[in-house]
Amino acid sequence: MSVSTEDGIELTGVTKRFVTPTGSTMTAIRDVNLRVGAGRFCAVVGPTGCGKSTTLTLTAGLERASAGQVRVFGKPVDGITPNAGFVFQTDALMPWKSVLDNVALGPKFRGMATRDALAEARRWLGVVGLAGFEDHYPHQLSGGMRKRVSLAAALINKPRLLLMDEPFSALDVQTRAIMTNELLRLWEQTRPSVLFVTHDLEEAISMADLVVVMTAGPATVKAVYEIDLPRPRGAVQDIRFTPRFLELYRQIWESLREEVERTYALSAAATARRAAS
Ligand SMILES: Nc1ncnc2c1ncn2[C@@H]1O[C@H](COP(=O)(O)OP(=O)(O)OP(=O)(O)O)[C@@H](O)[C@H]1O
Repeated sequence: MSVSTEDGIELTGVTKRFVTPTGSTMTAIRDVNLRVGAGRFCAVVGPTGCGKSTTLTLTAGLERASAGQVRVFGKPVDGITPNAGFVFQTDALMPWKSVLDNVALGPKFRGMATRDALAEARRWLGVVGLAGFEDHYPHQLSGGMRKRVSLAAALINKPRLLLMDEPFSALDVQTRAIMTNELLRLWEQTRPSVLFVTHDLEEAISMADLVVVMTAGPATVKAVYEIDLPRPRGAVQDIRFTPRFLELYRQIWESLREEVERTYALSAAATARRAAS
């Protein structure tokens, strides 16, 4: 696939500090520089607690950077990023609304007539394989089905930017594989720019154009890997056995492992300090 040079997501020297409950300041991410061209799929991996979600929230405009600049499609992020779809680990469906009404919410909010919004929602439920479940409520669906509804609810708005924070982590292995293939198929049709946070390096490599490895917290970008596996990827389960995939996996895991080990060492040292005091 050709490398897009059009602006998508651009973080320049971004630092985010939070005030902790004890009143001290902690730095979640520091001096993050990252560029994801329009229409590209970028996966972010890094040790637990390093600052991946923070990077996503800053791009979404849910938090403001303490220093540096976040730009999306050439414009500085100032408030909630327009034209963005979000899919998080826990789905944000409204339990009192039917599946159809949940999916129709975005278009209605944007001013589409109710009849048209419902027709469009029905079409999207078909796209994600949930035709026939329109009148169900979220609690009547499996975890995988709810994820499909969340995807439909995000994609119906045809976002130019899709921000996903471990969207499939709560699913069983088989459902996860199906959802991964589904997401790739839909992404290949509409090609939004994607930031996809995951703990699963296999998932990252099999889906993305770029894999960003972040350092132990406070996170900064350690390395960016171009994933030159062919597109369309097809079934991600199969691509994992190709020699190029294994080569990329080995290379990126080497880089990620150092950071994971550093995080464990830092955490063990902090525990020992607490025990000694
Ligand atoms: N609103 C907040 N207030 C204070 N500290 C915060 C806030 N949000 C995040 N943090 C801290 O910032 C650091 C990075 O958190 P973040 O959730 O971005 O990491 P992560 O890499 O996504 O974690 P994980 O892999 O465990 O999901 C953590 O130490 C966290 O406690």
